[in-house]
Amino acid sequence: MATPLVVSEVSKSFTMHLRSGVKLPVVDNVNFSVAAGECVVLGGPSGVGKSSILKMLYGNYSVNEGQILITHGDRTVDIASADPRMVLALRRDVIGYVSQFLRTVPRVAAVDVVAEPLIAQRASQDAAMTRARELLAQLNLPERLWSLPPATFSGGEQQRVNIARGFITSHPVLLLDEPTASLDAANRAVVIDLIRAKKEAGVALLGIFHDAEVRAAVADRTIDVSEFRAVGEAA
Ligand SMILES: Nc1ncnc2c1ncn2[C@@H]1O[C@H](COP(=O)(O)OP(=O)(O)OP(=O)(O)O)[C@@H](O)[C@H]1O
Repeated sequence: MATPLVVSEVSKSFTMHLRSGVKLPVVDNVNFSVAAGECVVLGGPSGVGKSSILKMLYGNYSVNEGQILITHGDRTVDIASADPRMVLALRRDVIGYVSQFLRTVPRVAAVDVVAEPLIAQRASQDAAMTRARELLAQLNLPERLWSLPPATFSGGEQQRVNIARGFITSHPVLLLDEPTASLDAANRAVVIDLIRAKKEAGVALLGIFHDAEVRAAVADRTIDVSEFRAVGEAA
């Protein structure tokens, strides 16, 4: 079976266009891969580039050099050079992402926010809604909130909607950017169970977890992103 995610010789710097084009090098020569059923954690000090790596992998940030190879059915696609339509197809079918904060859409009920990625994969409305309710119940979101838009929910409630939305599909690659940051101990334990179930299902997981307990419970391996620290002068 092909490795679901291979990152090869990736470099990234930000160009500050409003600061006379000053370049801020972030990471250089990033190399790693994530196997099916493995949970790899990105570690290292604040500002070293952990979130930037996840954002490049999801196609949110451009890549200056290198390749990010994703297995898509019987093909391998380089998301670093893929066109926007391919990036959207990869997000629908292959690569999921739980961001730190939920991006709320006005007037859309929490249960619909959660069901949406499954419906985008052409699951039936009924099956998607049933699975969305199961996940919201597992994550202890009070049932009275399910039909309300999450914009006014607490930070932890919004994050649980976000997690349910990220975990509802069977994406072969799942990126997690501090999914437990706003959760209490009981809900952190639920997320650990959800991550373990994904590993058993053969999903390749890559995450950032500041909570040492969660990290210890799910990580097969930690990559210290300081290894890829870019050295360079601001130009
Ligand atoms: N969109 C952006 N434009 C300019 N600089 C950015 C941008 N995103 C990130 N950076 C810079 O890149 C560096 C790495 O940031 P990043 O958020 O990837 O670090 P991190 O390791 O995830 O940090 P933390 O653990 O604090 O979340 C930082 O110096 C940050 O200021």
